Amino acid sequence: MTLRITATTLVLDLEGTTSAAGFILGDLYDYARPRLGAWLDDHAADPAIAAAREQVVADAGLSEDAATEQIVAVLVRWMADDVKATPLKTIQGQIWAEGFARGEISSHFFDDVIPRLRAWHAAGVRLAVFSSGSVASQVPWFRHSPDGDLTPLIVDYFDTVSAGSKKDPASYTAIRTALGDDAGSLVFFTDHPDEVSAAVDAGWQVVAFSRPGEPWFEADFGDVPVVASFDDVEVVAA
Ligand SMILES: CSCCC(=O)C(=O)COP(=O)(O)O
Ligand SMILES: [Mg+2]
Repeated sequence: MTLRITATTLVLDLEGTTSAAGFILGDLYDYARPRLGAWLDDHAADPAIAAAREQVVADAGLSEDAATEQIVAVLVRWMADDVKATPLKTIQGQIWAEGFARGEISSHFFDDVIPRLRAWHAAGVRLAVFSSGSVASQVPWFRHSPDGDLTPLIVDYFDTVSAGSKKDPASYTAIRTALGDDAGSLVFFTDHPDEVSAAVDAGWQVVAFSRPGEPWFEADFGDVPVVASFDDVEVVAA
């Protein structure tokens, strides 16, 4: 049975919802991993990279004069565990943005996603993104899709720097304020149970995605509707 949702704006999680975790943890992580050290050294004067480096040092309990190899070892460990640490996402995001611009990587979307995004956009539903991946990587992710440039479909992008943790209800309130919507007219699509809870606590509508093969398949999503595909949902513009 199709789930019918009325919303002004649909906010999208990426990994596990629009896109396969295996692709991100495979192709994208494989692209970033060997480039981490050189990126840190070559962009040491970039305030975002300097701040990310400091944060890694603090979070991992390294000494302030830690060598680049020590920082990289922490980042690689976090990547192996898919830790959604903001400094890791900042560094990865810059590396991926360059990879997308050079045509060396492109994005992945499940087959059911892009046709639905196009249809809902055409029907007047606003589309936005809230992902742990940095905005610097979200934009080229949508620009370099297998079905062409999807950025004209997206009104805004949010990450853990601009909005805050995806597990904190306050982040959803910050996004609601930025989008200028009522909480109840927003819907969040996500695969992560903690993100479901946080968005529900902020008063949002939520649809949980339980896709076979994804990390949170058949997790406990509480009382929200659970689907396996965008084809299971009809979003109607409020
Ligand atoms: C924009 S592509 C990279 C996405 C990424 O790094 C990530 O961690 C996605 O996690 P989420 O489930 O928050 O979309
Ligand atoms: Mg996700």
